[in-house]
Amino acid sequence: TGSSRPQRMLKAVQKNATKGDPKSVISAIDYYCRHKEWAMNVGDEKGLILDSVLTEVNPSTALELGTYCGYSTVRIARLLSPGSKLITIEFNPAFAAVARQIIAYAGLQDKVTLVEGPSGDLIPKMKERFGIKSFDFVFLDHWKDRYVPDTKLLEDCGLLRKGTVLLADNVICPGAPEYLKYVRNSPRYESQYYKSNLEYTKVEDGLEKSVFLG
Ligand SMILES: CCCNc1ncnc2c1ncn2[C@@H]1O[C@H](/C=C/CNC(=O)c2cc(-c3ccc(F)cc3)cc(O)c2O)[C@@H](O)[C@H]1O
Ligand SMILES: [Mg+2]
Repeated sequence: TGSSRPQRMLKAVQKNATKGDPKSVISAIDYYCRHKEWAMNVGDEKGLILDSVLTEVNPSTALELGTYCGYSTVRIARLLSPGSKLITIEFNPAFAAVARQIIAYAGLQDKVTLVEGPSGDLIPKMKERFGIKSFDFVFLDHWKDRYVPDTKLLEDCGLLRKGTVLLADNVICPGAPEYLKYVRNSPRYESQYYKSNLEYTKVEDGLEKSVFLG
């Protein structure tokens, strides 16, 4: 059988990026997905919004739901201060295997813990397994109908604190309507929409930033 899209993306990184240089890994993936083969990375346009929110929050502990090939994992980890940690959850072993290699190629493996399995099972284990008290930042980019249940699970597990920032991808395309209703109508969140475009296209999409008020 032939290669998969994630495997071809990894090849593009190994061919065009410089080992240990996260910026070149990000550019290699963006170039490949814009000019060769589209893939569902947050991308360069929404990536700039992710970067600016991250720089503002400067999280010590960050969580990503839905690693896929590790593009946003690299974008987040490259901006973390020394000693800060990113935990990223991915339940597809083939995607996780590619992501590990892309994260390592960027030289960010010491800042990232990739945990394989479904978020619903792993979120309740964050405290006991990784000594997490609470997360400062959460990036939601997994199955869109899982944004609400996993946000509620994070609340119930006491993993959000006053000021925790949730940033959700794709709230317009493919869309996460229940999630927007949830965070925008809840008195426990202060939400803000960042209008942008679907990765590598002119289609509208955006990120929703929601601050947990405790
Ligand atoms: C048990 C399921 C919920 N828990 C989960 N726990 C751990 N990992 C999970 C996961 N759900 C999904 N994943 C993983 O996240 C990733 C899934 C992401 C889903 N994303 C999208 O569907 C998506 C889709 C588009 C898209 C937009 C327009 C279009 F025409 C086609 C696609 C754009 C995006 O930016 C997207 O993020 C995969 O790697 C999957 O294996
Ligand atoms: Mg996405």
